[in-house]
Amino acid sequence: MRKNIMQANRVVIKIGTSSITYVNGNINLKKMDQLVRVISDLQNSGKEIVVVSSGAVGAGMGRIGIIERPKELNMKQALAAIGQAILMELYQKFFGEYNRKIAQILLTRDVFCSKIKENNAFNTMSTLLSMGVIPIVNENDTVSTSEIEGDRIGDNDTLSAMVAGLVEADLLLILSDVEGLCDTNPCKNPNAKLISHIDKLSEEILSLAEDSKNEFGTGGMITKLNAAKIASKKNIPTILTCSDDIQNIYDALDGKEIGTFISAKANEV
Ligand SMILES: Nc1ncnc2c1ncn2[C@@H]1O[C@H](COP(=O)(O)OP(=O)(O)O)[C@@H](O)[C@H]1O
Ligand SMILES: N[C@@H](CCC(=O)OP(=O)(O)O)C(=O)O
Repeated sequence: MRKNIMQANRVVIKIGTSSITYVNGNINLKKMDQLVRVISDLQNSGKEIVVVSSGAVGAGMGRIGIIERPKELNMKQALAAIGQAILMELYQKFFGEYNRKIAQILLTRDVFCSKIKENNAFNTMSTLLSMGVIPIVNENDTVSTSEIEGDRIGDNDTLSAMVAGLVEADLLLILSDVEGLCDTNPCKNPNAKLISHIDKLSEEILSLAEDSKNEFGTGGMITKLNAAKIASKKNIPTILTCSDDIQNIYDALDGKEIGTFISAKANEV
């Protein structure tokens, strides 16, 4: 199953808040630098990469010196506006070291409900990719409405799956702070076992994921499985893996048994 992964040419890589910020909200520069180096190297190898990066709220918190994630929506939106500029500044700097060109794309869910907007987004992304530019996508948190429910800004897992569908990606790679889907939350249970392969996103599998959020990320594991479901509807496989060891990204793209592989048919069987 995984051997086809080596042929994946267009890859959407989603980077969660937990991957690029420390628990105090400050940007993890070492991690970001490593990720950018790997992405630049993958581009050198001929792959087309689209990055979906979270971290705007976390970076905004770090800049303002707020330790606890605020509950108020307007505050989170304001922090995202502050943090998004910081994220892009850092991506420019790190990608610039490898002579890469990047672009910022901010999307909302309604883009995917309008043929005209979707077409515009597709044309922009396609043109950027054809010019060798790496699009860096985040949600436009300032104007997001549909995915803002209760006190939370929408999750980028879902957005990354929609982007994968939009750009007709061959693979969705979701990086997080855990190895992949485990039989129980590994952050709470040290004996949790990794599930390395999912053929079907059954109720049983979905029930393993907790939707609890940590201080900076949102959504938890359930939104990653839902993202895989959306991707599989477009015939795109998903791999969940941990960003702590940067080698995981190479291994995942080499079709090695790393993380959780979710088949492109996981929604059908
Ligand atoms: N069954 C499970 N297997 C793995 N992780 C799980 C599971 N259930 C819940 N989680 C949680 O999902 C979290 C990852 O989601 P999240 O915090 O949103 O990450 P990110 O910021 O990378 O998107 C893990 O830190 C873990 O606490
Ligand atoms: N747009 C928000 C995304 C929040 C989000 O989805 O975070 P995560 O669960 O870490 O991917 C931000 O950049 O902070």
